This record gives sequence, C-alpha cells and structure tokens, in this order.
Amino acid sequence: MPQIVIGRGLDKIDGSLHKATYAFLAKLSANDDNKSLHIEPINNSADPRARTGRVDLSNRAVLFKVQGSGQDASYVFIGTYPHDEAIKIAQTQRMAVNPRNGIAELLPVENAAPAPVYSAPVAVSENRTPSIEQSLRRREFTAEDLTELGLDLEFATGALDINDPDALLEYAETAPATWQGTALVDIFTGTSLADVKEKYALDTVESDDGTEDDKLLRALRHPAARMEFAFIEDNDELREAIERPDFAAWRIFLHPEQRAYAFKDINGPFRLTGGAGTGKTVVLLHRARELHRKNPTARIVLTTYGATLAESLRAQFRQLDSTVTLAADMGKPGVYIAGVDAIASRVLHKYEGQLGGGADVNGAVATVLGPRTAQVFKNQGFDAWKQAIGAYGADLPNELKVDSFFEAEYSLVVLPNSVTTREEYLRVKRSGRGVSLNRSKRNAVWDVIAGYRASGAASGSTDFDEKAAIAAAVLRDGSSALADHVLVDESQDLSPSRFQLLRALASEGKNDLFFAEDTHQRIYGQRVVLGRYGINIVGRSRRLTLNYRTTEQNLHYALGILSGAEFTDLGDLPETSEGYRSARSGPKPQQISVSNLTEQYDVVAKLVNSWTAAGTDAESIGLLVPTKKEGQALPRALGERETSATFVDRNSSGAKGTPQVMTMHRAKGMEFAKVVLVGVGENSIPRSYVVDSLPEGERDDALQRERSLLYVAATRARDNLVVVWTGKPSALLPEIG
Ligand SMILES: Nc1ncnc2c1ncn2[C@@H]1O[C@H](COP(=O)(O)OP(=O)(O)OP(=O)(O)O)[C@@H](O)[C@H]1O
Repeated sequence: MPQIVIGRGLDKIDGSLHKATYAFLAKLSANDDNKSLHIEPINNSADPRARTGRVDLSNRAVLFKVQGSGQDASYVFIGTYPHDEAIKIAQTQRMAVNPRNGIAELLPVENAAPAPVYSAPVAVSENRTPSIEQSLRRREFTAEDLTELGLDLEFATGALDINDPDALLEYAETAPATWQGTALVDIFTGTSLADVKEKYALDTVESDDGTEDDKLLRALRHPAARMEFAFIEDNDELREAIERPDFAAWRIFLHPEQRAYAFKDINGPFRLTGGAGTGKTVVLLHRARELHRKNPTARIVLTTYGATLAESLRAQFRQLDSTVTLAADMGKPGVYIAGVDAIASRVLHKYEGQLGGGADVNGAVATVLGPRTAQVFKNQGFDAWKQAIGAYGADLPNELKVDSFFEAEYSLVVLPNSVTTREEYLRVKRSGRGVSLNRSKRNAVWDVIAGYRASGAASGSTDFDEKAAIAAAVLRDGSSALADHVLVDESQDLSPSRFQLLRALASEGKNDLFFAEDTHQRIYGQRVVLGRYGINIVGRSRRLTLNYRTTEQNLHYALGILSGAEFTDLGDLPETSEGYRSARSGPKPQQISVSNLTEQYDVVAKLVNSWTAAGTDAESIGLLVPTKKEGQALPRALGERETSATFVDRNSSGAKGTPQVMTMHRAKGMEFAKVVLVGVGENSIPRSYVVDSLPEGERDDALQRERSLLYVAATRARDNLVVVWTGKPSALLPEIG
C-alpha cells in the first residue's frame, strides 16, 4: 500500500477542506491507481516527482511521488490549495537531499540553482565566546561554518549580521527547512557547532546505494527531516494530523533529540533534564509507546508526582495512541499509568499478606517502621507531626519545633535508611541536611519521631512516604519485579522513599528506569541525590533545551526569576538554565502594579474580557495565584465585575468555558494560551510564613522552592504573560528590560 508522508503545511489548510483532504489521502493510501483521485504530473515542474490530485471541485492536493525500488510509492503531501495555486506550488517546489548531511528538504525552486560549492569540512572551533547580544559575524562565525553543517548558503549569509534576537527568530522562520531554522537559533543562542552537529545527527554518513528516490526515502527518515515530514501509519493518525494540525504536532513531528531519547535503548537508569516546556513529557509518552510496540508483553509503568498529573498523562497517552490498551494492573503486560503514591498503595494491597508486622520482625513493615501492627492502609492525619511535637517535643529547641523540619528529616534521613531505633538514629549519616544536630538534639528529635510512629501504629495508619518505603521493602524482599520499564515524569519532586520504590519496581537492566526532571521546578520536598538511594545515573544524563511551549520573550522573563540562584540536579551537579531557548516570538510579558485589591481585580477582569472579546477561548486563560484563599476569592471578585471564572482544585475541576483560576502549585504540568499571575506582591511570594517558620539551615532551600514556584507559574503561558501585584512587587520578579 502507498505510504503517506505528511509535510508541515497542514496548519495552512483551510478548515473547510479538512474532511475532503482526509478522504482524499485515505483513498490514496488504499490505492494510488484509483482514478477518482485524478493524480496528475505537472507540466514544467522543477521536480518530476510533483503531482496534484483532486480534493474537490476547486481544490487540489500538492504531492511528491517518491518511488522506492521494489516497494509501493510514497507520497509526500504538502497541502491543499485552490486549483491554480496548487499547480503553481507544485511547479515551484522540489524535494531534495541535503548534500552535506543527507536530510530531506522541501525547497523553493530558486534554490534549484547549482548547489553552493562547499568548502572541505573544517575542524569546528570550540573557543568562541557566545554572547547572544552580538551578531554571528561579530562572534567570528562565517557562512562556511554554517554551510559546513548543511545550512543553505543564502540563508546562512543572511543570518550573519542579525544582532537582535527577535529579528533572528523572525528570520529563522524563513529557513528553507525546519531543521535549518532551529539549528540557526541554537547557534545564535550559544550552542556550539559541534553540539549542533550532534543534536541533529548531521554527521550521519549516507550510503550512496540505490536510485535517487531510494536516497530521498532514506533522507525523509533522517531524524532532522522528521521535524517536518511524518510517516503516517494508519487512517486514525491521518485523520488527527489533517483535522487537528496544531494538536497533532507533538505526536508526529519530534525534534531529533526528542526522537533519540524516545527511541533509543539505554543500559540502566537514565535522566532527562530540561527546562519547562522542552517536551520532557512528550518524550516519556513516545518512549512508553515505543517500548510497548517493541514488546507488547513488556510491563511498562508511566508515573509522575500526584494524581492530577497522572490523570493528565493518561489523557495525553490516549491522544498519542488510542489503540494501546492501558494495563489493568501493575505486573500485567502493557502501559500502566498512575501517580507514585497510587502505585505504593497498589503494591501494599497486592502484597497485603506479606507485609509482616505484628510478631513478624523480618517483614517489610518492621524493616521500615520497627515492630508494630501490620495495619498500614489508613492515612496519617495532616497534623500528625504537629501533635507529636506537642506531645513529645518538650526537649526540642524552639527552632526545631516545626512540622516541616520533621517531615524533611523523616523523609531524607530516617525512612530511606530504614532507621527503626534510637541507636540507629544517633549514628545515621544526615547527608544533605541544612540543620546540624548534636547528640542531645538528635535524642530530642527521636523522641518526637518515636511518638509520631506510635500514634501511626495505634491508629493503623501511615503517611505517603512510609507507604512508599514499605512498598519498596516488600518488593525488595520478594523475588520478582513488577515492571520491565519505569518512566517517571516530574522526578524532581519525589522523595527518596519514592525513588526507592521505583527502583524496586523495575528489574535492573536495559531501559529499566527513565527519569524526566527539571530541578528548577522542584516545588515540593527536598533536594535529593539519586546516587545515595541506589540509583546510579552517572554518565546517563542528557538535557533538552528547545522550549516548545512558550515564546522567547516569556522564556527570558521566566529565566530571570531563576537568575542569581544556584540549583543542583538529582545527580548532585550544578544545574544550569544556559542554552534554553524558544523558536517562537511574541509580545513582551507585562507587569502591572496597582495600589489596592479593587484595582487588581479591575485589571484582571479587563484583561480577561479583552482577550475573550478578541476571540481567545476562555478556558485557555489561566489565572494563577499564590494561595488557595486568593484562588477562592478571585472568581467572586471577578463575578462582581461580570466576568466569570472558576476555581479549580482537588475537589472541583472547574466549569467549562470560563478562565481557570488555580494555585501556582496546581498549575504544575499545565499550560494556557494566556496567563495572569495575580497577586505577586512582595508580601505574597515568597510566602514568608512558610520560609520564616523553618530553622535557619533550611530557609535557603525553602526560598529556592518559592522561586521555583514562581518559575513554574510563569512558564505555563504559551503566548501572553501578565504579572499583577498590589504595593511593591515580589523580590523574586525580574526587571523587564
Ligand atoms: N516536537 C514537538 N512539536 C510540537 N510541540 C511540541 C513538541 N514537543 C513538545 N511540544 C509541546 O510543547 C509543550 C510542552 O511540552 P511538555 O509538556 O512535554 O514539556 P515539559 O518539558 O514536560 O514541560 P514542563 O516541565 O513545563 O511540564 C506542549 O504543548 C507540547 O505539546
């Protein structure tokens, strides 16, 4: 059967032609001899492969027919146009194989002029100082540097003197091929030529075998070509691609780096980092599908922090491929999607009879918590630490009488080291803890921990971290793992016990653990170093840097929030935001200072109304606030201004057709066309009541989480970002230049 390859002109097809275009291509993929398609070659076309076909009475599809040896033809579809325009386009475009790197490109005919004479490949100089304030020529790049990679000579030459980043982005959009545009942005924003070569697989040596069409077919499969040419597998995929072009992009056009991490085999645990919006989740989704395709009997777990994010992963996975049946349970073949805490609960229920506890001093419960009842399913109350401090904390110094100090100590030191006695606690290494404790303080801290555990045992309950630790222990005790591949999103927010659970879930080996994380987005829990908990990722860690979500302007602003702070990743190495870039340009973020709440609500109502009046879908507007209280107040205040909005939280998913109000925490992993950060004044964020209540040694980390929270919130916007505050602005906000 003929193969359909979709090019990138999809979003230019008039919506009224979607159905007819789909019908045409579906027919073509069934049988290209079908006379009703009226496939015709074009007189005077620059490329003899050019064809048009009849979509309806007045519109034609533009195609390139590529006839590989010994197989059915492939058709590269590049759009549907009114009859005359279609003919003109078919006459003036050609498919070509880039002579430098073997990437398939669709070029305008002007470029059919003799190919530029390339200099012999030269060694790439690494010691240029990238300063994105300067043009490439000022940074001593030459056209040859760029053509040596395979960029078109004219395009490369035109780029050399641009020094304004916005102008460069605009220019990059005129690139003869998608990969050339993004590679130019990479170089302009400081990526070395050698790294660009690697990212786009530009060093691939092409074999010269076969006909010109055979070579073109291979070139269409080059990872960089697949940023704009997608091989369509079935009619469902075809329909989605044609009828929902924007929505389909992440599913069919992957960046070569995304493709590499989604598809390659990896020996052992791997960590993919990358700024907000660089497509980490997209990679995980593709990787899960690919692992399933390679081996339908494989047991694949796709997980993340929290139930809401897991629900969204499930929905996105269905969008990617509705034909994959999700596994009904862990341990069964297929893709199982759930939050980490749900996984812990599931493991505990599955192995209920083997948890030990009671008289069994060797069981998982006793290993983690010491001798106690095996009842573990109920959840500890939210104020359990407060109560334990009140009841057993008489000897504690005041600065340690804080529940979040205990949560951290318990999560980072006590549980992952299976500390069950005072003696063990007095000896245990407290690596990475901000507060140092002498012997008498350790004794006082242990009094509280023992009291906390006693109250859990009395009520038959555990907290979520304890559940994860017990689940990890029971899996380690058992003989077989429950999964072959475990893929984890938002890893930066997981605690050591949860990492231990995930380690124990997967059998060690090829493609066992894959963590996606962004240290800059850690808003829960503590800094974790994976190596301390049995997960060795040394040498298996890579970073994505191209932001697909937002504009360069919003990204620049969001990165300003991070500037000046130092971050450390899960491998205990400094995390940088260097090289993060977007290939899209848009309006500058707006900062609005008002003097009181009434004015703040007026401003937000006005913004929302102006956007919806201009045609923005109300649901794609996100109004993000620092606290739940402010989130509940905002829809009421907007209602008084005849503007509807709904507050979304764990208990309510929000009404359809209105802007979504939510806390910045809740907004993690989400995105909106337009975002207003509401109430970002100096007294609102950082939330001083959170930071100041902590012992001195833990405040820096808490402040870091507040900074990250603001970064998470600011990176939710696709197009417009507005920040509003009353009084003075938050000290974490950057200046707008
Ligand atoms: N190859 C692609 N083509 C088009 N769109 C893409 C591509 N990859 C990612 N996107 C889009 O970019 C946005 C961000 O992707 P994704 O959510 O995977 O990023 P992320 O790195 O997980 O972000 P965050 O850390 O903020 O949650 C989404 O709208 C996604 O559809």
